[in-house]
Amino acid sequence: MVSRRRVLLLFSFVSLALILASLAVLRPSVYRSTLRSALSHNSTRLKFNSSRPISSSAASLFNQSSTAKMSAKSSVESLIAENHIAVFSKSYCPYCKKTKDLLASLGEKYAVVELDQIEDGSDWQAYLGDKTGQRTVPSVFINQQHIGGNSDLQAKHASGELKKLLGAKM
Ligand SMILES: N[C@@H](CCC(=O)N[C@@H](CS)C(=O)NCC(=O)O)C(=O)O
Repeated sequence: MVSRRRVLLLFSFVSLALILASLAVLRPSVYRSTLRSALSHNSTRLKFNSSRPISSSAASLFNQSSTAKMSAKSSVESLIAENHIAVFSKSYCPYCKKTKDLLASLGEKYAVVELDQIEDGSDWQAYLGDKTGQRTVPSVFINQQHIGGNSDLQAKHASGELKKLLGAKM
């Protein structure tokens, strides 16, 4: 009886000792690796470490902005696809006015979007910049071809090339 109790006691001690030993061995290594990664990715880890609300709201912000970009892309593309002439403009822009005046003086109908007057105009402009490499307005398309800005349009008018482009309705 006594010896069985001793064995049980010994077993408990050994188990306790094993648990304590594994805590002592494992914990520092967990801390060490956390510390290492915290040091190596300082700024990003700080964002993630400041927990879920930030990362989930960042994710939803990302989704919103990528949705806005997708819809800007499809709006820009359909305006270009559906119109012989498409002008992306800003209402206060003097170069845009020159472009619109020239097209009107040639008796041309054109589709125009004033990017400063629509809600997601900056997304449209960003998409146009990515698509064409031109980040300014006006941005002019004829027959789905990017012509450029006002100076490009005026140059094509002066050279006679614009008439050819306008004649070739697709
Ligand atoms: N050389 C260009 C000049 C165009 C330009 O400077 N546009 C200004 C507005 S008047 C612009 O886009 N600024 C930047 C912006 O509005 O984001 C052209 O002939 O089209």
